[in-house]
Amino acid sequence: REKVEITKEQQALMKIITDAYNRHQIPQDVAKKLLQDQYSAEENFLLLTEMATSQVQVLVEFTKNIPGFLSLDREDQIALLKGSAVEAMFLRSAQVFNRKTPSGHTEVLEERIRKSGISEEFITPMFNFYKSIGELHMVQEEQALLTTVTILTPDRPYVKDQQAVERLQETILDVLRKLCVLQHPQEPQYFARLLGRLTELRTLSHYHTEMLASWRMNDHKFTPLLCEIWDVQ
Ligand SMILES: CCOC(=O)c1ccc(NC(=O)c2c3c(nn2-c2ccccc2)CCN(S(=O)(=O)c2cccs2)C3)cc1
Repeated sequence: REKVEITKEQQALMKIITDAYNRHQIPQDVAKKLLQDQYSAEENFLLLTEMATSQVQVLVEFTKNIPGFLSLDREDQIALLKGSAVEAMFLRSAQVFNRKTPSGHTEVLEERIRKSGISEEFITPMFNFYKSIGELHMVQEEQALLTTVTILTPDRPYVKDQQAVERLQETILDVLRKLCVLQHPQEPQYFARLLGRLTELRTLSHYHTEMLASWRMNDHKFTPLLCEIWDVQ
């Protein structure tokens, strides 16, 4: 079996990205609100809007810490952020959902999200995705690197210098591949399974676009930042 070794530079790269990823979590008060008292569908929706908005702000801060990201063409930086915002949020959501919250909280969280006015056809694939991510039992470095790989997807709409993005993504993929081999030695296919989730993530983001359209019909309001990043209203 080939000897897999993470180099010093790759170790440093992984630490920068993981620290940046862990620096931001859902503000505790917001997460607690999501777990407390009875809320109406309207209030649940507003909570999710608040959380999703803070997640976008966190995403922008996080990408600044991806080595090489700020050296990309500025318009390409925006294109990558807009193209990956929904996927990054659902990856982050899956991690929040699967975090070992005190027992019973996951069910309450699931209940709140189900009662936030999101149509059933979207709820099912969303929770299937959360559960499929949970089954992977990713370590935090894998979560941070997988989110980075998602952000550095070269074929997002309007990206001009795809090669430059590809070079950055390949650097991250190489570290992630080695980490998977080292963290899951009994599962040689683990890395492939991880990348397979990115395909599931793309499908989910297509559902999301449809979902936004259905909300607009029911006159649901989003924050200016969400409208900007999701190209709505
Ligand atoms: C500061 C760092 O922020 C985080 O870490 C963070 C993590 C997860 C989330 N997630 C969510 O906001 C969220 C959403 C959904 N579920 N869900 C969720 C929350 C917790 C656990 C599991 C899932 C469905 C609908 N969308 S939506 O964007 O389409 C939307 C619908 C209506 C208005 S906005 C949002 C936010 C921040």
